[in-house]
Parts: sequence; C-alpha cells; structure tokens
Amino acid sequence: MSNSLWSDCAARLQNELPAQQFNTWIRPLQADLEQNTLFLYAPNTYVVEWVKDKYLKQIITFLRSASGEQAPNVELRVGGSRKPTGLDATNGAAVTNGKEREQENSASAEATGNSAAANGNANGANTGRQQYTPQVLTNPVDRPISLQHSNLQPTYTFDNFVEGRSNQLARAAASQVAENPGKAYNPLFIYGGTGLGKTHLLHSIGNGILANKPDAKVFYLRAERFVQDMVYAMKHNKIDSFKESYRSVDALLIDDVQFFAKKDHFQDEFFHTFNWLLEGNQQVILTSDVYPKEIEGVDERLKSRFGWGLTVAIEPPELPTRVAILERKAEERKTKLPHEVAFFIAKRLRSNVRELEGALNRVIANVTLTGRDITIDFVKEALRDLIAAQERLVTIDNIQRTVAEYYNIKVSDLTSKRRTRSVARPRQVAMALAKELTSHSLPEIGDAFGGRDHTTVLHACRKVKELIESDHEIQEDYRNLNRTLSV
Ligand SMILES: Nc1ncnc2c1ncn2[C@@H]1O[C@H](COP(=O)(O)OP(=O)(O)OP(=O)(O)O)[C@@H](O)[C@H]1O
Repeated sequence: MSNSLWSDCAARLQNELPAQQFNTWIRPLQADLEQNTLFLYAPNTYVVEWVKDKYLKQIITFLRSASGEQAPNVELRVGGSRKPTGLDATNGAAVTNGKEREQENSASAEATGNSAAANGNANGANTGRQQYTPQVLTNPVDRPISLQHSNLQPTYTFDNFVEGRSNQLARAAASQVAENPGKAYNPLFIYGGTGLGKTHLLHSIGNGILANKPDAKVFYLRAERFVQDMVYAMKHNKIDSFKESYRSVDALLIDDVQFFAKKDHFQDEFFHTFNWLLEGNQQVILTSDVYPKEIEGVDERLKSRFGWGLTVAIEPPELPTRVAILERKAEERKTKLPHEVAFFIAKRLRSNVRELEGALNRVIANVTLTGRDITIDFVKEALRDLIAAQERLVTIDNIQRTVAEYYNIKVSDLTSKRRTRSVARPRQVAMALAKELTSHSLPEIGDAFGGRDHTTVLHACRKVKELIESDHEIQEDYRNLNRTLSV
C-alpha cells in the first residue's frame, strides 16, 4: 500500500519536475508507511531539509488528491540506504520492498557464484565479509591489482574547483561525501558531458577524504582499469587477490563507468564489488557521461544500484562561471587576464571547461612567444579558428530552427507578428538565446526576428532571465536548448 501510494506520488512528481530535480531529490527517497504516517527516508539531513522546503507541499497535495481524508501524514527522516527505495526499477516509478531486494540480491549472487551469497547472506555483510579480510599487497608482481597508491591528483581540489550554478549541487554533494565517507551519500553518482569537471570533483573528494583521514585507503581509477586488472587477475590466477584489493578500500572512486557498457562479465564482478563496498559502508563514487539509467549496455541491476545513493548532474557552466573559471586558471598560471578579455573568451567559447582551459593555454603561449599584452584583439587573433568554429555552429537561423522544433511550432511563427503565448514565449526564448550565443547586436537580432525593434529584443532577454529564476519549466527549456546549441 505505501509502495503504490508513494510510487504514484513519485510518478506524478516525475511528470511535474525537471528531470534533474527529480533524480536528485525525489528518486533517492525511500518510503515506508506505518500506521497513518508515510515515512520518507533521505540519505542525509541536507536532502531532508531540501525536500521539506521545496517539495513537501506538493507531496502532501498529491497524497490528498489520491487518498482524500485517508491521506497519511508525511514525515521526512534520515534513513539507511538498505531501506527499500521507491524508485529502483527502470521506469523510475516501480517499488520493490526490502524482501524482494534481498531475494533479488541472493538470486543474482548465487547465479554468478558470488562468495557472499555462498555464505547465505548477500545483504547482511557480517558472515560473508569475513572471507575477505583487508590485505595490503606488497609483492611488486601484484602491482597491477594492488591498490596501494591512491592515484589521486593532488592538484584537483575543492579549493580550485570554481563553483557556479551548473555544478553547485554536485560540488555540495561531493564535499559532504569527503567529510562523511560511507555515510552521506553512498554511492554518489556524478554525471555530465565531457570536460565539465567530473574527474576534478572525483579527485577533490579523494583528496578531501585523505586530508581528514590520512591513513584512509582511497583509490581512484577509470572503469577501464578495473577491467584491465580483472583480465590480468584471471590470466595470472589471482582473482582472489583482485577481489581482496578492491574490497579492502575505504573509498573507491571510479571514473567513466559508461566504459562497462556491453562488458557483461566485468559488470558482474563490478556489481559484486560494488554491493560489497556498500554493505560495508565503504564509499563508492562513480561518474559517467550520461544519466546512469541511460547508459546503454549496462545491466539493469547495476544501473539500479547506481541510483541507491545520490545522483547529481554537472551542467555546462553558464557565462559568469566560465568567466570565473578563466580568471581562476589565469591566476594559477600567474597570468594577468583582464576581466573584459576573460568575458570575451567565455562569451565566445561555450562548450566545456576543458576547451576554455585549452584556449587560455593557447593565449598564454602566444603571450610568452610574442611578449604582447593580452587584449581582446590579441585574443581574437590567437583564438581565431576556435571562435570561428563556434560561430559557424551557432547562427540565428540555427537557433530559430532548433527553438521552433523544440516547441513544435514553425520557424515562420518566430518571425511573424503573432502574439499568442504559444508563439510569443518561444520567440522570446529564441531571442535571448541569440543574444547569449551569438555576437549579433540587439538590432541585428531584432531584424532577424521579423524586423523587430532592438528594445523588443532587450525586453525579451530580461523577461527570459526573470523567468529562468522563477519558472522551472522555462529554466529547463532554456538549459536544454542552450545545451543542444552549444555542443
Ligand atoms: N568548476 C571548475 N573549476 C575549475 N576547473 C574546472 C572546473 N570544471 C572543470 N575544470 C577543469 O576542466 C578540465 C576538465 O575537467 P575534467 O577532466 O574534470 O572533466 P570531465 O567532466 O571528467 O570530462 P571527461 O568526461 O571528458 O573525462 C580539468 O582541467 C578541470 O580542472
């Protein structure tokens, strides 16, 4: 009963909220109905407070509309991750209860000969875990599967990670994990496009954990390395020490888990390692370039586990964050980058932080070679090809086509005089995008939208900015369009 009530409620929230909000705040909640109270368990107080503040009203409204007078009270609490999640199944709205999960665990573990299950306890760690007493492998021959070195890059820290709206949530979750490994969010799953700072955050967490507890066993690796180690272990008959190594860490940081796609055998082993660590409250942090449920070729069980803790996105940075990143990186390189030049570069290059860094490196190299000052003209010259490539990509025409397609209207509607809301709002969005993503002036943009005055464009830009703050639908639309146009 609790399950279906909560899953209906969650399904409705899923329809109403932008995917990122739903995945971040609602999906991790675990429901339990006791008497007439629906307990919603969140991974930590941060989530409890956030959900209370932002979504509790909506949740109560849904429950009342579904159950009328019978609607239960709602109580948000911090709860253990072993509780049944409301949203584990692939469609995001089904519910499993704890028993089903236990059965599922042991069934899958048995099928693959998992040793924890062989001890008859796939879920309760006590008995099975004793088989794998943590052990440090010292023999150099064992090196490929010895995790003695953390592999952490000391230069990637929270301190030099520039925070902005696009990465705020991921940054907050990451620092919580660094402060409370194994306790805050487990696993923490960070996803987002290439070059947006996932690896940087991952290392920051590892470095943060070590700063608090220098003897913690923290290990960073790309998913590829897990596969290589396993191949090596199988070849050299060292599968036990492979397991011991991976299962003895305090925190396992795995980058690019999309690499596991279509590697069923490795996924199986990873699945068991992953469960093992979670059961022992050992922290797991994962990254991927897409939302976990959308990784093709990865087993549903594994994807479902990925979502047990907290899943957060890193979005492409907005203009102010891009400017701040450039200024920060220039400072680190002891280069004086005038603000208007940082702004110019950030406005022209939008796709990701790696590209921004590359551009900055090129500017610095040119300065070193020529001894000239960094001015906008200098940068225009140094980055001519990059800027041209970006401009070719984003034209007003292209923006109009993309926006029209997105809102299912005609391009001619955008340039027409029609003022109905279904057309007027997309037109304003398109104008704001043209202002943000191209270097055209307000009058030029006005011209391209059916000969409108530049003040109309200015008004559209202000209106959209205001709506982005207040209306999550427009915010989501704008982000989606921006992302589509910027890559
Ligand atoms: N918010 C940020 N502040 C400072 N530097 C950043 C930020 N985001 C990204 N970077 C820098 O951008 C570069 C690329 O970031 P990173 O390698 O972490 O991206 P990624 O998301 O892991 O990409 P990929 O998916 O391609 O591996 C790094 O040098 C990183 O330091």
